Amino acid sequence: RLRNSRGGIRDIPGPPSPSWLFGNLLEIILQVPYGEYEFQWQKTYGMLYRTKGCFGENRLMISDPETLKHILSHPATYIKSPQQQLVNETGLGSGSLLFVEGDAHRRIRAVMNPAFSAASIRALGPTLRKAAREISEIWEAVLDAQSSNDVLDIYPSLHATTLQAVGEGVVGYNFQADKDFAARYHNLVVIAADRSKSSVILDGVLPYIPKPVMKILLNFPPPALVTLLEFKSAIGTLAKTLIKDKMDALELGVEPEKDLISVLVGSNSQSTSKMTVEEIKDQFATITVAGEDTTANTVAWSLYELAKNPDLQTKLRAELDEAGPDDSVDYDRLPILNALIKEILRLYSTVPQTERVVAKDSILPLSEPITTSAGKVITEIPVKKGQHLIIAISSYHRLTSVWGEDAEEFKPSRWLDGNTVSAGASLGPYSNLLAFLGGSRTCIGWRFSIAEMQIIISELVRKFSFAPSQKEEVQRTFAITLVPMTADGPRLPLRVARLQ
Ligand code: HEM
Repeated sequence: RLRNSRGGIRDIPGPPSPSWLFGNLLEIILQVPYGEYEFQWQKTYGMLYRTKGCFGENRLMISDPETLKHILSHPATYIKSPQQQLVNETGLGSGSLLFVEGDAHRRIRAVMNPAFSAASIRALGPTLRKAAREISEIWEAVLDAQSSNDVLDIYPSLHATTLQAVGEGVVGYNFQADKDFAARYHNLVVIAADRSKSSVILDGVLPYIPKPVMKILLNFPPPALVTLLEFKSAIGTLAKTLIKDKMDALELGVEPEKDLISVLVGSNSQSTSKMTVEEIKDQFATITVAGEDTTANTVAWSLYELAKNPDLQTKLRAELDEAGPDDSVDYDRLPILNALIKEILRLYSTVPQTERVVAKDSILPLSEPITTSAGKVITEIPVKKGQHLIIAISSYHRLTSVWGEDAEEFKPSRWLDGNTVSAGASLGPYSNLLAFLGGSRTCIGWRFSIAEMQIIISELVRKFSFAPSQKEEVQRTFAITLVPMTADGPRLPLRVARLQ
Protein backbone atom coordinates (compact mmCIF):
# COMPACT_ATOMS: atom_id res chain seq x y z
CA ARG A 1 0.00 0.00 0.00
CA LEU A 2 2.78 2.35 0.94
CA ARG A 3 4.49 1.68 -2.39
CA ASN A 4 1.31 2.71 -4.21
CA SER A 5 0.86 5.82 -2.09
CA ARG A 6 4.28 7.12 -3.11
CA GLY A 7 5.22 8.48 -6.49
CA GLY A 8 3.17 10.47 -9.00
CA ILE A 9 -0.31 9.27 -8.11
CA ARG A 10 -0.33 11.09 -4.77
CA ASP A 11 0.08 14.41 -6.60
CA ILE A 12 -2.82 13.87 -9.01
CA PRO A 13 -5.58 16.26 -7.84
CA GLY A 14 -8.74 14.73 -6.41
CA PRO A 15 -11.41 15.17 -3.75
CA PRO A 16 -10.50 15.25 -0.04
CA SER A 17 -10.97 11.95 1.77
CA PRO A 18 -13.51 12.15 4.61
CA SER A 19 -12.19 9.02 6.35
CA TRP A 20 -8.95 7.00 6.51
CA LEU A 21 -10.97 3.81 6.97
CA PHE A 22 -13.36 4.21 4.02
CA GLY A 23 -11.59 6.84 1.91
CA ASN A 24 -14.10 8.12 -0.68
CA LEU A 25 -15.74 4.70 -1.09
CA LEU A 26 -18.91 5.53 0.82
CA GLU A 27 -19.43 8.61 -1.38
CA ILE A 28 -18.79 6.56 -4.52
CA ILE A 29 -20.62 3.34 -3.66
CA LEU A 30 -23.28 4.11 -1.07
CA GLN A 31 -24.37 7.64 -2.07
CA VAL A 32 -28.01 7.81 -3.25
CA PRO A 33 -28.71 8.71 -5.98
CA TYR A 34 -25.65 7.06 -7.47
CA GLY A 35 -23.02 9.43 -8.85
CA GLU A 36 -23.91 12.62 -6.99
CA TYR A 37 -20.30 13.08 -5.82
CA GLU A 38 -18.63 11.35 -8.78
CA PHE A 39 -20.27 13.53 -11.46
CA GLN A 40 -19.46 16.71 -9.51
CA TRP A 41 -15.81 15.59 -9.04
CA GLN A 42 -15.56 15.06 -12.79
CA LYS A 43 -16.57 18.71 -13.30
CA THR A 44 -14.09 19.90 -10.65
CA TYR A 45 -11.04 17.68 -11.30
CA GLY A 46 -11.52 16.57 -14.90
CA MET A 47 -11.54 13.20 -16.69
CA LEU A 48 -8.88 11.57 -14.51
CA TYR A 49 -8.50 12.21 -10.79
CA ARG A 50 -7.32 10.55 -7.60
CA THR A 51 -9.73 9.14 -5.03
CA LYS A 52 -9.05 7.20 -1.84
CA GLY A 53 -9.92 3.58 -1.16
CA CYS A 54 -9.85 1.96 2.30
CA PHE A 55 -6.83 2.66 4.57
CA GLY A 56 -5.50 5.60 2.53
CA GLU A 57 -5.02 3.65 -0.74
CA ASN A 58 -4.80 5.90 -3.82
CA ARG A 59 -7.08 4.95 -6.72
CA LEU A 60 -7.47 6.62 -10.10
CA MET A 61 -10.98 7.38 -11.35
CA ILE A 62 -10.87 7.44 -15.15
CA SER A 63 -13.34 8.67 -17.78
CA ASP A 64 -10.74 10.10 -20.22
CA PRO A 65 -11.51 8.38 -23.58
CA GLU A 66 -7.81 8.13 -24.58
CA THR A 67 -6.79 6.58 -21.26
CA LEU A 68 -9.75 4.17 -21.35
CA LYS A 69 -8.94 3.13 -24.91
CA HIS A 70 -5.35 2.39 -23.83
CA ILE A 71 -6.46 0.35 -20.80
CA LEU A 72 -9.02 -1.67 -22.76
CA SER A 73 -6.59 -2.47 -25.55
CA HIS A 74 -3.89 -3.78 -23.14
CA PRO A 75 -5.72 -6.50 -21.16
CA ALA A 76 -2.48 -8.18 -20.09
CA THR A 77 -1.22 -4.98 -18.43
CA TYR A 78 -4.52 -3.94 -16.83
CA ILE A 79 -6.09 -7.02 -15.27
CA LYS A 80 -9.16 -7.55 -13.13
CA SER A 81 -8.82 -6.63 -9.46
CA PRO A 82 -8.32 -9.34 -6.80
CA GLN A 83 -11.71 -8.37 -5.31
CA GLN A 84 -13.51 -8.98 -8.63
CA GLN A 85 -11.62 -12.19 -9.27
CA LEU A 86 -12.30 -13.66 -5.85
CA VAL A 87 -16.05 -13.25 -6.39
CA ASN A 88 -15.83 -14.50 -10.00
CA GLU A 89 -13.79 -17.63 -9.16
CA THR A 90 -15.67 -18.53 -5.98
CA GLY A 91 -19.14 -17.82 -7.35
CA LEU A 92 -18.86 -18.73 -11.03
CA GLY A 93 -15.90 -21.10 -11.33
CA SER A 94 -12.30 -21.01 -12.54
CA GLY A 95 -13.41 -21.59 -16.17
CA SER A 96 -15.86 -18.65 -16.14
CA LEU A 97 -15.37 -16.22 -19.02
CA LEU A 98 -15.58 -13.45 -16.41
CA PHE A 99 -12.63 -14.99 -14.49
CA VAL A 100 -10.13 -16.33 -17.04
CA GLU A 101 -7.31 -14.09 -18.26
CA GLY A 102 -4.71 -14.20 -21.06
CA ASP A 103 -4.52 -17.28 -23.33
CA ALA A 104 -7.34 -19.08 -21.52
CA HIS A 105 -9.61 -16.08 -22.06
CA ARG A 106 -8.72 -15.88 -25.77
CA ARG A 107 -9.35 -19.62 -26.26
CA ILE A 108 -12.69 -19.75 -24.41
CA ARG A 109 -13.92 -16.51 -25.96
CA ALA A 110 -13.08 -17.76 -29.47
CA VAL A 111 -15.17 -20.92 -28.94
CA MET A 112 -18.06 -18.93 -27.43
CA ASN A 113 -18.16 -16.10 -29.99
CA PRO A 114 -20.16 -17.94 -32.71
CA ALA A 115 -22.96 -18.60 -30.21
CA PHE A 116 -23.31 -14.83 -29.66
CA SER A 117 -23.01 -13.76 -33.32
CA ALA A 118 -25.68 -11.61 -35.01
CA ALA A 119 -27.03 -14.69 -36.87
CA SER A 120 -27.33 -16.80 -33.70
CA ILE A 121 -29.16 -13.99 -31.90
CA ARG A 122 -31.55 -13.44 -34.86
CA ALA A 123 -32.52 -17.11 -34.66
CA LEU A 124 -33.66 -16.57 -31.05
CA GLY A 125 -36.43 -14.09 -32.05
CA PRO A 126 -39.35 -16.52 -31.39
CA THR A 127 -37.91 -17.59 -27.99
CA LEU A 128 -37.50 -13.98 -26.86
CA ARG A 129 -40.99 -13.03 -28.09
CA LYS A 130 -42.43 -15.96 -26.11
CA ALA A 131 -40.71 -14.76 -22.89
CA ALA A 132 -42.02 -11.21 -23.52
CA ARG A 133 -45.60 -12.45 -24.13
CA GLU A 134 -45.47 -14.43 -20.88
CA ILE A 135 -44.78 -11.28 -18.87
CA SER A 136 -47.62 -9.34 -20.50
CA GLU A 137 -50.05 -12.20 -19.79
CA ILE A 138 -49.01 -12.16 -16.12
CA TRP A 139 -49.49 -8.38 -15.94
CA GLU A 140 -52.89 -8.61 -17.64
CA ALA A 141 -54.05 -11.12 -15.01
CA VAL A 142 -52.69 -9.00 -12.14
CA LEU A 143 -54.23 -5.77 -13.48
CA ASP A 144 -57.63 -7.44 -14.02
CA ALA A 145 -57.59 -8.39 -10.36
CA GLN A 146 -56.66 -4.98 -8.93
CA SER A 147 -58.28 -1.55 -8.81
CA SER A 148 -57.32 0.91 -11.57
CA ASN A 149 -55.60 3.29 -9.13
CA ASP A 150 -53.25 0.66 -7.70
CA VAL A 151 -49.58 0.76 -8.55
CA LEU A 152 -47.73 -2.30 -9.80
CA ASP A 153 -44.19 -3.10 -8.69
CA ILE A 154 -42.92 -4.21 -12.09
CA TYR A 155 -39.42 -5.04 -10.86
CA PRO A 156 -39.83 -8.73 -9.81
CA SER A 157 -41.66 -9.71 -13.00
CA LEU A 158 -39.02 -8.03 -15.18
CA HIS A 159 -36.39 -10.15 -13.41
CA ALA A 160 -38.52 -13.26 -13.95
CA THR A 161 -38.79 -12.45 -17.68
CA THR A 162 -35.10 -11.84 -18.26
CA LEU A 163 -34.27 -15.00 -16.26
CA GLN A 164 -36.65 -16.89 -18.53
CA ALA A 165 -35.13 -15.30 -21.67
CA VAL A 166 -31.57 -16.19 -20.60
CA GLY A 167 -32.75 -19.67 -19.57
CA GLU A 168 -34.56 -20.58 -22.77
CA GLY A 169 -32.47 -18.48 -25.17
CA VAL A 170 -28.97 -19.10 -23.86
CA VAL A 171 -28.81 -22.26 -21.78
CA GLY A 172 -31.91 -24.04 -23.18
CA TYR A 173 -33.72 -24.51 -19.85
CA ASN A 174 -37.03 -23.29 -18.43
CA PHE A 175 -35.84 -21.72 -15.14
CA GLN A 176 -39.30 -20.49 -14.13
CA ALA A 177 -40.76 -24.01 -14.24
CA ASP A 178 -38.04 -25.04 -11.77
CA LYS A 179 -39.36 -23.27 -8.64
CA ASP A 180 -36.41 -24.35 -6.46
CA PHE A 181 -33.91 -22.83 -8.90
CA ALA A 182 -35.94 -19.62 -9.35
CA ALA A 183 -36.04 -19.18 -5.53
CA ARG A 184 -32.26 -19.69 -5.21
CA TYR A 185 -31.70 -17.16 -7.95
CA HIS A 186 -34.04 -14.65 -6.31
CA ASN A 187 -32.03 -14.95 -3.05
CA LEU A 188 -28.87 -14.19 -4.98
CA VAL A 189 -30.33 -10.96 -6.40
CA VAL A 190 -31.36 -9.89 -2.88
CA ILE A 191 -27.81 -10.51 -1.61
CA ALA A 192 -26.31 -8.52 -4.49
CA ALA A 193 -28.37 -5.55 -3.31
CA ASP A 194 -26.52 -5.58 0.09
CA ARG A 195 -25.01 -2.13 0.50
CA SER A 196 -23.73 -2.25 4.05
CA LYS A 197 -20.55 -0.51 5.23
CA SER A 198 -19.13 -3.95 6.08
CA SER A 199 -19.30 -4.97 2.40
CA VAL A 200 -17.27 -1.83 1.55
CA ILE A 201 -14.66 -2.69 4.19
CA LEU A 202 -14.50 -6.26 2.91
CA ASP A 203 -13.73 -4.86 -0.54
CA GLY A 204 -10.86 -2.85 0.99
CA VAL A 205 -9.44 -5.76 3.00
CA LEU A 206 -9.68 -8.58 0.44
CA PRO A 207 -6.59 -7.71 -1.66
CA TYR A 208 -4.37 -7.89 1.44
CA ILE A 209 -5.46 -11.35 2.58
CA PRO A 210 -2.89 -13.92 1.36
CA LYS A 211 -4.37 -16.69 -0.82
CA PRO A 212 -3.65 -19.58 1.61
CA VAL A 213 -5.37 -17.66 4.44
CA MET A 214 -8.30 -16.94 2.12
CA LYS A 215 -8.60 -20.66 1.32
CA ILE A 216 -8.90 -21.43 5.04
CA LEU A 217 -11.43 -18.60 5.55
CA LEU A 218 -13.57 -19.97 2.70
CA ASN A 219 -14.12 -23.10 4.80
CA PHE A 220 -16.19 -20.91 7.14
CA PRO A 221 -18.28 -18.96 4.63
CA PRO A 222 -20.64 -16.14 5.76
CA PRO A 223 -24.38 -16.67 4.95
CA ALA A 224 -24.21 -14.57 1.75
CA LEU A 225 -21.42 -16.74 0.39
CA VAL A 226 -23.30 -19.90 1.38
CA THR A 227 -26.23 -18.76 -0.82
CA LEU A 228 -23.85 -18.04 -3.71
CA LEU A 229 -22.17 -21.45 -3.38
CA GLU A 230 -25.54 -23.22 -3.20
CA PHE A 231 -26.60 -21.46 -6.40
CA LYS A 232 -23.31 -22.42 -8.06
CA SER A 233 -23.74 -26.05 -7.05
CA ALA A 234 -27.41 -26.18 -8.21
CA ILE A 235 -26.65 -24.65 -11.60
CA GLY A 236 -23.51 -26.84 -11.94
CA THR A 237 -25.55 -30.04 -11.50
CA LEU A 238 -28.15 -28.80 -13.98
CA ALA A 239 -25.45 -27.76 -16.45
CA LYS A 240 -23.78 -31.20 -16.42
CA THR A 241 -27.06 -32.93 -17.39
CA LEU A 242 -27.89 -30.38 -20.10
CA ILE A 243 -24.39 -30.48 -21.63
CA LYS A 244 -24.44 -34.29 -21.72
CA ASP A 245 -27.86 -34.23 -23.46
CA LYS A 246 -26.60 -31.72 -26.03
CA MET A 247 -23.40 -33.71 -26.67
CA ASP A 248 -25.36 -36.97 -27.06
CA ALA A 249 -27.74 -35.27 -29.50
CA LEU A 250 -24.77 -33.95 -31.48
CA GLU A 251 -23.21 -37.43 -31.72
CA LEU A 252 -26.51 -38.95 -32.86
CA GLY A 253 -26.78 -36.27 -35.55
CA VAL A 254 -30.02 -34.84 -34.08
CA GLU A 255 -30.83 -31.32 -35.36
CA PRO A 256 -29.39 -29.00 -32.60
CA GLU A 257 -31.67 -26.68 -30.62
CA LYS A 258 -31.38 -22.91 -31.22
CA ASP A 259 -30.23 -22.05 -27.65
CA LEU A 260 -26.72 -20.59 -27.46
CA ILE A 261 -25.18 -23.40 -25.37
CA SER A 262 -26.27 -25.90 -28.08
CA VAL A 263 -24.55 -23.67 -30.65
CA LEU A 264 -21.49 -23.51 -28.35
CA VAL A 265 -21.34 -27.31 -27.92
CA GLY A 266 -21.52 -27.60 -31.72
CA SER A 267 -18.78 -25.00 -32.36
CA ASN A 268 -16.64 -26.57 -29.61
CA SER A 269 -16.78 -29.97 -31.31
CA GLN A 270 -15.33 -28.44 -34.48
CA SER A 271 -12.75 -26.23 -32.76
CA THR A 272 -9.07 -27.15 -32.58
CA SER A 273 -8.62 -25.42 -29.19
CA LYS A 274 -11.51 -26.94 -27.33
CA MET A 275 -13.21 -25.97 -24.07
CA THR A 276 -13.45 -28.73 -21.47
CA VAL A 277 -16.87 -29.87 -20.23
CA GLU A 278 -16.00 -28.27 -16.87
CA GLU A 279 -15.33 -24.94 -18.62
CA ILE A 280 -18.63 -25.11 -20.55
CA LYS A 281 -20.34 -25.88 -17.23
CA ASP A 282 -18.90 -22.72 -15.64
CA GLN A 283 -20.46 -20.58 -18.39
CA PHE A 284 -23.99 -21.52 -17.19
CA ALA A 285 -23.67 -19.63 -13.90
CA THR A 286 -21.66 -16.87 -15.63
CA ILE A 287 -24.22 -16.17 -18.32
CA THR A 288 -27.20 -16.42 -15.99
CA VAL A 289 -25.70 -13.99 -13.49
CA ALA A 290 -24.12 -11.61 -16.05
CA GLY A 291 -27.08 -11.63 -18.43
CA GLU A 292 -30.20 -11.50 -16.29
CA ASP A 293 -29.83 -8.69 -13.75
CA THR A 294 -28.17 -6.26 -16.20
CA THR A 295 -30.94 -6.55 -18.78
CA ALA A 296 -33.78 -6.49 -16.21
CA ASN A 297 -32.44 -3.22 -14.78
CA THR A 298 -32.03 -1.62 -18.21
CA VAL A 299 -35.63 -2.51 -19.16
CA ALA A 300 -36.80 -1.23 -15.74
CA TRP A 301 -35.14 2.18 -16.26
CA SER A 302 -36.54 2.37 -19.81
CA LEU A 303 -40.11 1.91 -18.51
CA TYR A 304 -39.40 4.38 -15.70
CA GLU A 305 -38.40 7.09 -18.20
CA LEU A 306 -41.33 6.24 -20.51
CA ALA A 307 -43.65 6.68 -17.51
CA LYS A 308 -42.15 10.13 -16.85
CA ASN A 309 -42.30 11.12 -20.55
CA PRO A 310 -45.82 10.49 -21.91
CA ASP A 311 -45.02 12.15 -25.27
CA LEU A 312 -42.15 9.78 -25.86
CA GLN A 313 -44.38 6.86 -24.89
CA THR A 314 -47.06 7.93 -27.40
CA LYS A 315 -44.49 8.36 -30.19
CA LEU A 316 -42.95 4.95 -29.48
CA ARG A 317 -46.39 3.29 -29.46
CA ALA A 318 -47.20 4.94 -32.82
CA GLU A 319 -43.88 3.70 -34.24
CA LEU A 320 -44.69 0.15 -33.09
CA ASP A 321 -48.26 0.29 -34.46
CA GLU A 322 -46.92 1.35 -37.82
CA ALA A 323 -44.29 -1.42 -37.80
CA GLY A 324 -47.02 -4.12 -37.75
CA PRO A 325 -47.30 -7.44 -35.84
CA ASP A 326 -44.37 -8.26 -33.58
CA ASP A 327 -43.22 -11.41 -35.41
CA SER A 328 -42.63 -9.49 -38.64
CA VAL A 329 -40.78 -6.47 -37.19
CA ASP A 330 -37.13 -5.69 -37.86
CA TYR A 331 -36.49 -4.01 -34.51
CA ASP A 332 -33.15 -2.54 -35.59
CA ARG A 333 -35.10 -0.32 -38.00
CA LEU A 334 -37.23 1.38 -35.32
CA PRO A 335 -35.50 4.73 -34.61
CA ILE A 336 -37.42 5.78 -31.48
CA LEU A 337 -37.13 2.38 -29.80
CA ASN A 338 -33.38 2.23 -30.40
CA ALA A 339 -32.87 5.88 -29.38
CA LEU A 340 -34.60 5.10 -26.07
CA ILE A 341 -32.41 2.04 -25.42
CA LYS A 342 -29.20 3.92 -26.25
CA GLU A 343 -30.13 6.87 -24.05
CA ILE A 344 -30.95 4.54 -21.13
CA LEU A 345 -27.63 2.68 -21.54
CA ARG A 346 -25.91 6.08 -21.51
CA LEU A 347 -27.63 7.79 -18.56
CA TYR A 348 -28.53 4.70 -16.52
CA SER A 349 -25.34 2.71 -17.23
CA THR A 350 -26.30 -0.65 -15.79
CA VAL A 351 -22.71 -1.42 -14.82
CA PRO A 352 -21.78 2.10 -13.62
CA GLN A 353 -18.10 1.28 -13.09
CA THR A 354 -15.62 -1.58 -13.21
CA GLU A 355 -12.08 -1.97 -11.92
CA ARG A 356 -8.65 -2.91 -13.16
CA VAL A 357 -5.27 -3.33 -11.45
CA VAL A 358 -1.92 -2.57 -13.10
CA ALA A 359 -0.10 -5.91 -13.64
CA LYS A 360 3.27 -4.36 -14.62
CA ASP A 361 4.68 -0.83 -14.36
CA SER A 362 3.24 1.17 -17.23
CA ILE A 363 2.30 4.62 -18.55
CA LEU A 364 -1.24 5.94 -18.92
CA PRO A 365 -1.74 8.38 -21.84
CA LEU A 366 -3.99 11.41 -21.33
CA SER A 367 -6.06 13.27 -23.90
CA GLU A 368 -5.55 16.53 -21.96
CA PRO A 369 -2.62 17.60 -19.74
CA ILE A 370 -3.14 17.58 -15.95
CA THR A 371 -1.60 20.04 -13.49
CA THR A 372 -0.48 18.12 -10.40
CA SER A 373 -0.89 19.48 -6.88
CA ALA A 374 2.88 20.22 -7.01
CA GLY A 375 2.19 22.56 -9.99
CA LYS A 376 3.75 20.30 -12.64
CA VAL A 377 1.97 19.92 -16.00
CA ILE A 378 1.94 16.26 -17.11
CA THR A 379 0.75 14.66 -20.35
CA GLU A 380 0.98 11.04 -19.18
CA ILE A 381 0.97 9.20 -15.85
CA PRO A 382 3.48 6.49 -14.88
CA VAL A 383 1.64 3.80 -12.86
CA LYS A 384 3.22 1.06 -10.77
CA LYS A 385 2.29 -2.59 -10.54
CA GLY A 386 -0.63 -2.97 -8.12
CA GLN A 387 -2.15 0.48 -8.82
CA HIS A 388 -5.96 0.32 -8.60
CA LEU A 389 -7.88 1.92 -11.51
CA ILE A 390 -11.61 2.61 -11.71
CA ILE A 391 -13.14 2.59 -15.20
CA ALA A 392 -15.82 5.23 -14.63
CA ILE A 393 -18.41 4.10 -17.20
CA SER A 394 -21.21 6.41 -15.95
CA SER A 395 -18.89 9.41 -15.79
CA TYR A 396 -17.66 8.80 -19.36
CA HIS A 397 -21.33 8.84 -20.47
CA ARG A 398 -21.67 12.34 -18.99
CA LEU A 399 -18.63 13.95 -20.64
CA THR A 400 -19.71 17.16 -22.32
CA SER A 401 -16.67 16.85 -24.63
CA VAL A 402 -18.16 13.63 -26.05
CA TRP A 403 -21.95 14.02 -25.66
CA GLY A 404 -22.40 17.80 -25.79
CA GLU A 405 -23.37 20.47 -23.27
CA ASP A 406 -26.68 18.71 -22.52
CA ALA A 407 -24.87 15.45 -21.58
CA GLU A 408 -26.68 15.21 -18.24
CA GLU A 409 -30.17 15.47 -19.75
CA PHE A 410 -32.31 12.46 -20.64
CA LYS A 411 -32.78 13.23 -24.33
CA PRO A 412 -33.35 10.25 -26.67
CA SER A 413 -33.73 12.68 -29.58
CA ARG A 414 -29.94 13.19 -29.47
CA TRP A 415 -29.72 9.80 -31.22
CA LEU A 416 -32.17 10.83 -33.92
CA ASP A 417 -30.64 14.08 -35.11
CA GLY A 418 -27.46 12.38 -36.21
CA ASN A 419 -24.87 14.57 -34.46
CA THR A 420 -24.26 12.67 -31.21
CA VAL A 421 -21.61 10.14 -31.98
CA SER A 422 -18.91 11.14 -31.21
CA ALA A 423 -16.20 13.49 -30.30
CA GLY A 424 -13.16 11.61 -29.00
CA ALA A 425 -11.98 8.02 -29.18
CA SER A 426 -14.46 5.46 -30.42
CA LEU A 427 -15.20 3.13 -27.50
CA GLY A 428 -17.41 0.09 -27.03
CA PRO A 429 -19.20 -2.16 -29.54
CA TYR A 430 -22.43 -0.12 -29.69
CA SER A 431 -22.78 3.56 -30.64
CA ASN A 432 -19.64 4.74 -28.81
CA LEU A 433 -21.24 3.71 -25.52
CA LEU A 434 -19.08 2.18 -22.82
CA ALA A 435 -22.05 0.35 -21.23
CA PHE A 436 -20.78 -3.00 -22.58
CA LEU A 437 -17.13 -1.99 -22.01
CA GLY A 438 -14.76 -2.47 -24.97
CA GLY A 439 -11.65 -4.24 -26.22
CA SER A 440 -11.18 -7.97 -25.80
CA ARG A 441 -13.38 -8.03 -22.68
CA THR A 442 -16.39 -6.44 -24.37
CA CYS A 443 -19.63 -7.95 -23.02
CA ILE A 444 -20.15 -11.12 -25.04
CA GLY A 445 -23.93 -10.87 -24.56
CA TRP A 446 -24.45 -7.32 -25.88
CA ARG A 447 -26.32 -8.34 -29.05
CA PHE A 448 -28.47 -10.79 -27.09
CA SER A 449 -29.28 -8.08 -24.56
CA ILE A 450 -30.20 -5.45 -27.20
CA ALA A 451 -32.47 -7.94 -29.03
CA GLU A 452 -34.09 -8.95 -25.75
CA MET A 453 -34.69 -5.35 -24.65
CA GLN A 454 -36.12 -4.37 -28.05
CA ILE A 455 -38.62 -7.23 -27.88
CA ILE A 456 -39.64 -6.88 -24.20
CA ILE A 457 -40.05 -3.08 -24.32
CA SER A 458 -42.06 -3.30 -27.58
CA GLU A 459 -44.38 -5.97 -26.20
CA LEU A 460 -45.07 -4.00 -23.01
CA VAL A 461 -45.53 -0.59 -24.70
CA ARG A 462 -47.97 -2.12 -27.23
CA LYS A 463 -50.10 -3.62 -24.47
CA PHE A 464 -49.84 -1.22 -21.49
CA SER A 465 -49.52 2.45 -20.65
CA PHE A 466 -47.19 3.62 -17.89
CA ALA A 467 -47.35 6.57 -15.48
CA PRO A 468 -45.21 7.38 -12.42
CA SER A 469 -46.35 6.35 -8.96
CA GLN A 470 -46.78 9.57 -6.98
CA LYS A 471 -46.37 7.72 -3.67
CA GLU A 472 -42.83 6.32 -3.69
CA GLU A 473 -39.58 7.94 -4.74
CA VAL A 474 -37.35 5.78 -6.92
CA GLN A 475 -33.59 6.35 -6.67
CA ARG A 476 -30.68 5.25 -8.85
CA THR A 477 -28.69 2.99 -6.50
CA PHE A 478 -25.40 1.17 -6.96
CA ALA A 479 -25.74 -2.49 -5.99
CA ILE A 480 -23.19 -4.06 -8.41
CA THR A 481 -25.63 -2.95 -11.13
CA LEU A 482 -27.72 0.25 -11.14
CA VAL A 483 -30.90 -0.74 -9.31
CA PRO A 484 -34.18 1.20 -8.89
CA MET A 485 -34.50 1.51 -5.11
CA THR A 486 -37.34 2.82 -2.90
CA ALA A 487 -37.50 3.14 0.89
CA ASP A 488 -38.80 -0.47 0.84
CA GLY A 489 -35.84 -1.89 -1.12
CA PRO A 490 -35.32 -2.71 -4.83
CA ARG A 491 -38.72 -1.89 -6.44
CA LEU A 492 -40.16 -0.06 -9.41
CA PRO A 493 -43.73 0.93 -8.61
CA LEU A 494 -45.56 2.38 -11.65
CA ARG A 495 -49.20 2.99 -12.55
CA VAL A 496 -49.78 0.48 -15.33
CA ALA A 497 -53.00 0.26 -17.38
CA ARG A 498 -54.10 -2.24 -20.07
CA LEU A 499 -54.49 -0.85 -23.57
CA GLN A 500 -56.10 -3.78 -25.41
C1 HEM B 1 -27.78 -4.26 -20.52
C2 HEM B 1 -27.22 -5.44 -20.45
C3 HEM B 1 -25.76 -5.67 -20.17
C4 HEM B 1 -24.77 -4.81 -19.76
C5 HEM B 1 -24.89 -3.31 -19.51
C6 HEM B 1 -23.54 -5.58 -19.65
C7 HEM B 1 -22.32 -5.03 -19.29
C8 HEM B 1 -21.14 -5.75 -19.24
C9 HEM B 1 -19.85 -5.18 -18.91
C10 HEM B 1 -19.60 -3.72 -18.54
C11 HEM B 1 -18.93 -6.18 -18.97
C12 HEM B 1 -17.43 -6.07 -18.70
C13 HEM B 1 -17.10 -6.36 -17.24
C14 HEM B 1 -15.61 -6.24 -16.95
O1 HEM B 1 -14.78 -6.77 -17.72
O2 HEM B 1 -15.25 -5.62 -15.93
C15 HEM B 1 -19.63 -7.39 -19.35
C16 HEM B 1 -19.03 -8.62 -19.53
C17 HEM B 1 -19.74 -9.79 -19.78
N1 HEM B 1 -21.09 -9.90 -20.02
FE1 HEM B 1 -22.44 -8.39 -20.09
N2 HEM B 1 -23.81 -6.88 -19.95
C18 HEM B 1 -25.14 -6.99 -20.29
C19 HEM B 1 -25.81 -8.13 -20.69
C20 HEM B 1 -25.24 -9.38 -20.82
C21 HEM B 1 -25.93 -10.57 -21.30
C22 HEM B 1 -27.39 -10.61 -21.75
C23 HEM B 1 -25.03 -11.60 -21.22
C24 HEM B 1 -25.20 -13.06 -21.60
C25 HEM B 1 -26.23 -13.55 -22.22
C26 HEM B 1 -23.77 -11.06 -20.72
C27 HEM B 1 -22.63 -11.78 -20.49
C28 HEM B 1 -21.39 -11.23 -20.20
C29 HEM B 1 -20.17 -12.02 -20.08
C30 HEM B 1 -20.06 -13.54 -20.18
C31 HEM B 1 -19.13 -11.10 -19.84
C32 HEM B 1 -17.64 -11.42 -19.70
C33 HEM B 1 -16.96 -11.17 -21.05
C34 HEM B 1 -15.44 -11.35 -21.06
O3 HEM B 1 -14.78 -11.05 -20.05
O4 HEM B 1 -14.92 -11.78 -22.11
N3 HEM B 1 -23.94 -9.71 -20.49
N4 HEM B 1 -20.98 -7.10 -19.51
